[in-house]
Amino acid sequence: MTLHADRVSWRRGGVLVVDEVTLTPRPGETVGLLGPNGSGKSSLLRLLQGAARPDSGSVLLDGEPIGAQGRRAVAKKVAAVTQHAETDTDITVYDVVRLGRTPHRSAWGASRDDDRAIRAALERAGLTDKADRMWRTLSGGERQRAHIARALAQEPRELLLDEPTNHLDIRHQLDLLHLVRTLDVTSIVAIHDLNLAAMFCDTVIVLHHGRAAAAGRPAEVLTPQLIRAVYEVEAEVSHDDVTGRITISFAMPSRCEQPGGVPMTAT
Ligand SMILES: Nc1ncnc2c1ncn2[C@@H]1O[C@H](COP(=O)(O)OP(=O)(O)OP(=O)(O)O)[C@@H](O)[C@H]1O
Repeated sequence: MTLHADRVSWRRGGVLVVDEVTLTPRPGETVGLLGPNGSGKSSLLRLLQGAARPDSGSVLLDGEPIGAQGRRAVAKKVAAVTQHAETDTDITVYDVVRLGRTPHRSAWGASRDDDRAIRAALERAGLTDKADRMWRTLSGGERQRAHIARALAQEPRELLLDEPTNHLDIRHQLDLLHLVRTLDVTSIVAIHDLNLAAMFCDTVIVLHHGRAAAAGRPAEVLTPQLIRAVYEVEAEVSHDDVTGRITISFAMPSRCEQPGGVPMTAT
């Protein structure tokens, strides 16, 4: 049994932003949550982590509505890395990652297990050498990795990530998604890069105006027709028969082309 959304809908500011979405990840799989800006990805992740309640439908964790379970009980199983998770306080990277241990803390405070989990999480996120650095001195990408480390220190069974690669250079994007894919957890990852989604996700679900426009294996879902319908972009999709993977290349939008091929210059 895993985290499961059953026909969830949610209105925000009077607008239906998640519309009857069902999501049933298989345990251990990496699910890519795709869709244009404003299509409802972050909203769906909020529902899945129990941070908001759907107006209709249900989010179930181990068969029970997530909203009926205590925050601590949920946090032992589900870790989330949301966008714009910032802190201004003067704490070290180690202490940021240690926050992930909060749901596991007993009344007697920190245990040896906590230190082991924190060190392991720092190692997996490539931040061991920065454990004693002040959080505020980290670069944007390093902060993002520290948030991932915090989520890993939580030792969750389900991992929800909202655009985890958006500040990372290409090597760290590849490393992070490889790490997520190889973890023994069920991951739901909101991501904009369709090629990275195709490389690392077992399945994808594409949201469009809050509705699930398509779901399934990347090679089945990410067709030129779907990309045109959802993103309004022309794309070519090539299939590698050996790896079974797809690569998507995008056409230059006609609005960016100048007659005679003269490049546009800023004025
Ligand atoms: N607090 C809010 N009140 C009202 N509407 C909101 C609120 N937060 C988000 N929305 C709206 O909900 C819709 C879905 O937003 P959401 O952030 O879930 O999209 P998204 O797919 O994650 O977008 P992006 O790719 O730009 O991060 C958008 O139209 C957004 O303007």
